[in-house]
Amino acid sequence: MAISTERADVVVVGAGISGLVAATRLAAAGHDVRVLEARDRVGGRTLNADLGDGKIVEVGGQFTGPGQYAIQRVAAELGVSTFATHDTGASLLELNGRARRWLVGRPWIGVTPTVSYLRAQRALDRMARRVPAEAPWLAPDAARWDGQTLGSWLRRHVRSPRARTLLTMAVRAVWSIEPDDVSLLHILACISAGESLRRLVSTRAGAQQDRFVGGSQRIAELLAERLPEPPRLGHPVRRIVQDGDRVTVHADGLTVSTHRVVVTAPPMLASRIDYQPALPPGRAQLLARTPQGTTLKCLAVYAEPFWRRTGLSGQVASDTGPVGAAFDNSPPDGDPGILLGFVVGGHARRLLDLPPADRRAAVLTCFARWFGAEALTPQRFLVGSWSEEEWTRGCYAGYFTPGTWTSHGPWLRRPHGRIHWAGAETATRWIGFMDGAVTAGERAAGEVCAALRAEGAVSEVAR
Ligand SMILES: Cc1cc2nc3c(=O)[nH]c(=O)nc-3n(C[C@H](O)[C@H](O)[C@H](O)COP(=O)(O)OP(=O)(O)OC[C@H]3O[C@@H](n4cnc5c(N)ncnc54)[C@H](O)[C@@H]3O)c2cc1C
Repeated sequence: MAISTERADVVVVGAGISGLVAATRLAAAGHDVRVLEARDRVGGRTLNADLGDGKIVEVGGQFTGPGQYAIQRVAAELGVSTFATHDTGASLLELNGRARRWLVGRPWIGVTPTVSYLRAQRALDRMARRVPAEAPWLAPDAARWDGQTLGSWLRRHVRSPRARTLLTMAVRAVWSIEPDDVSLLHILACISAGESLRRLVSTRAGAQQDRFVGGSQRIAELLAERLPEPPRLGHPVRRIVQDGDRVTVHADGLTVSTHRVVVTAPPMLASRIDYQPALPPGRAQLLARTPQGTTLKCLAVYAEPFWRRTGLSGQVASDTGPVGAAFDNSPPDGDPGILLGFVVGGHARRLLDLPPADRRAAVLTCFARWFGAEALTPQRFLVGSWSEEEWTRGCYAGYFTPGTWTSHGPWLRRPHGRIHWAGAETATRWIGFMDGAVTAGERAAGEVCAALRAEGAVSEVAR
């Protein structure tokens, strides 16, 4: 492939929400910015699937809710409004293959288990209030909490097996991981950054309350349209070489010489770039110890939302699986009817071993168990299998294994020479969410502007 060479003030690696927010802020400050994106589209972990007739459905990140001021501010600036997630009717709670109607937010699983669940939720929220989300390693009990998994804490402190099951289901739904995968301190940092566990798991008054009209990828597309230089698509960055006062970014088919770089790829992918000089051991180990969750986001499209006829909301929480959480994901006018099933954590790892036809059958069997045989014959069936996406490799986000925050946390946002770090995983509010992607992009853009000002670097535009 022929390699062309360009010059720019700043290179942003990745055209997800974080990279595009960083780039628009840098461009607004007068800097000449190049965004290099591996995929042939913008949006990263946000993706709209076109259903025809002007209708779309979201295959990646989609929900927003109270307290997510940054993504809602950016969306409003771009003219993207929100609408309420369908939340009318009874929801289902399925335990051990038995589904019953329940009031979401009131975990009625018997008196003792309910009390036990609520006590554990309150205890986690109380502990989270002592964790500064911008520096979890400074929490008074950081070493103790980072030295155990959430799973070991649940076994020690939640006596009721049913309550533990419900908490495990919540962890799978919110982080797409199993409680034994993750540091307790990481979960507390995420709760602290997301206000409370109740807020994280809830639809009404919670993180799943609203969706973006036209889909969340629209936000990325509109940000990209605002850039003076459109993102360069299909240019994966392979190597970043710092040499004196310049940095050379080597992508497939394109090399850019620049002053500063912002890397927004999730940790697993940021670790695959070859950095010269090499990353300091602390930063390299941080990246190596940050795996990503496992989710298959499955969407079944029907002529109408038939489950509403029998008074069901379409929302389900299940320990039986493989779908662990379901939603009515129809457009605002309910046409077509769309069921969304999240296959997450261990269930997702097992489903990934099956061929596509078996995955589809397993998911539709869940829908039929809950909503009747009509669910077996959708007009369309779509799957976002994010662990199989070369340029994502798992979702919703990177998470920290035990010991990582306390050993390597301070490296998370510390620049490596002229390289700055953004992406939803580096956020201090709503870690791993679209909201976090925005604030991380803005923070990195601020760092770069300050550095360029301090150096008195002359814009390439001005030359
Ligand atoms: C199925 C799913 C459901 C989710 N649900 C929600 C939700 O309901 N609400 C919510 O707020 N969040 C949700 N999220 C998370 C949310 O989508 C992400 O936090 C957010 O979109 C991350 O944005 P980002 O810019 O930080 O990273 P990304 O979107 O991952 O962008 C990084 C970009 O870098 C590119 N890239 C990677 N490596 C290279 C390289 N070497 N060279 C060039 N480019 C590279 C990638 O292609 C990508 O475009 C969900 C995510 C998924 C996948």
